[in-house]
Amino acid sequence: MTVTTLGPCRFRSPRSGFVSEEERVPANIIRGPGRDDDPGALFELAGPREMLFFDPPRVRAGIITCGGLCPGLNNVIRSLVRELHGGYEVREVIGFRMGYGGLDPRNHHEPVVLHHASVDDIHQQGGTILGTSRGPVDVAAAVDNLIRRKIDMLFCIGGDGTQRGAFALYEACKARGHALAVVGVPKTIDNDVLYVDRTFGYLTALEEARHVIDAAHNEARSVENGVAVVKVMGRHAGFIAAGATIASQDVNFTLVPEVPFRLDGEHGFLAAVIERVRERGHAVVVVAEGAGQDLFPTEPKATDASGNVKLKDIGPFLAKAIGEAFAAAKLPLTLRYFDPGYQIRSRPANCEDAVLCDMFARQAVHAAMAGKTGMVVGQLHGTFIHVPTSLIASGAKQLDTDGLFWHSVLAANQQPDRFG
Ligand SMILES: Nc1ncnc2c1ncn2[C@@H]1O[C@H](COP(=O)(O)OP(=O)(O)OP(=O)(O)O)[C@@H](O)[C@H]1O
Ligand SMILES: O=P(O)(O)OC[C@H]1O[C@](O)(CO)[C@@H](O)[C@@H]1O
Ligand SMILES: [Mg+2]
Repeated sequence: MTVTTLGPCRFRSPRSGFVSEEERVPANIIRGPGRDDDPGALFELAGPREMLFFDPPRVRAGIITCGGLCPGLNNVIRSLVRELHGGYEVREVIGFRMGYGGLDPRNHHEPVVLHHASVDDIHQQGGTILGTSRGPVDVAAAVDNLIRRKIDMLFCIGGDGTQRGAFALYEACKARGHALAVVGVPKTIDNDVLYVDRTFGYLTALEEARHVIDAAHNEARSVENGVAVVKVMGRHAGFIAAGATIASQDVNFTLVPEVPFRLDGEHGFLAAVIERVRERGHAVVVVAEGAGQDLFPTEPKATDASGNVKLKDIGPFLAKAIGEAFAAAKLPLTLRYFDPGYQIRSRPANCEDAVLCDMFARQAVHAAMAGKTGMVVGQLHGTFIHVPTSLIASGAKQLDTDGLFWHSVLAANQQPDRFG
């Protein structure tokens, strides 16, 4: 599985510790009885190349952040700038402002020149110093701008939408005969990117979610019949809800998009909450924002500026349903509702995410210098790889409900496999 390269590599790299173009990382590594020996896709190994497509001192690089916030965005920006300037001594690094909208000069978001010193302490801040946005961009205008500014490589830090946008830019540049290396750094606290073991920001999100769950637990168990509902992010995947449940060990119910559930009936979710409160006096519920969407009436779905379906708000819906169920059962209830989504994703990266951000960013620079394009830096089995953007954008990762991780959730919260 080779990614596209802009052309022959004629320039010697100033870096060291080179990896070979022939080294590959298999998608499947488990062998044994009942296992297929097929290694699956073989990905290029990420890392510095001895020969480069670009002549470093002539390079102009661009960086952009798009989509929602995620802990570690500034760490990635910083390490990109430091690797480009410090590792390769490139000519110029430009930060495009306010997401893809900033590529179109008509939007008047003047780009900033990023120096070694100007990114000095940005990794200590949450958010993104470049700004971000959702919504379409005029690709032709964006490419005109990139060509006019003589940008050789563009680092696109963002989720699935950003990588699809990056691919559109790459294809448009190719059609215009402009050799642009478009390299993606996958971002999302949801951890739902294919061919990426763990996206940066995810562990910080777990840490923050766990603090909120601690508070929720304290609130619930300090009153009579206390029920705390905590809604966390996770549009299509329940990795944050599941991971925070395992980390906390104080959650009693974990609802995720991958496992549909029924509210009513003898084996429904509401009966289980009532039973738990009758027995133990309190309950903590963690719900991913994408869970239970089938419980809402189907109507024309609204979308955000980028075309993402706007989810129905499952948190207050559940809280209301719990309130009604307790009233019908004539049980007193003290309900506490927590929605810490933006509080979580705007935090600075924790230590493990900071390490991951640095690693992703530096591999992205090595790839771009070697002229790799239309690709995203991925990570499988702890090893950094090059993944064609088309593959990353072809789907999303979800919890394996037969896997160890989800089984640990069920072991920690003791909830049944299914409600209803
Ligand atoms: N198919 C596409 N072609 C071109 N641009 C796209 C495409 N899909 C999304 N984009 C653009 O990519 C940018 C980011 O997309 P989006 O808002 O969906 O966030 P994301 O990168 O998926 O991150 P998040 O995980 O926060 O949702 C937006 O400006 C959007 O218009
Ligand atoms: O930034 P917005 O538009 O509120 O979108 C929130 C979404 O962004 C994410 O944080 C992904 O970046 C999702 O978890 C969440 O559904
Ligand atoms: Mg997305």
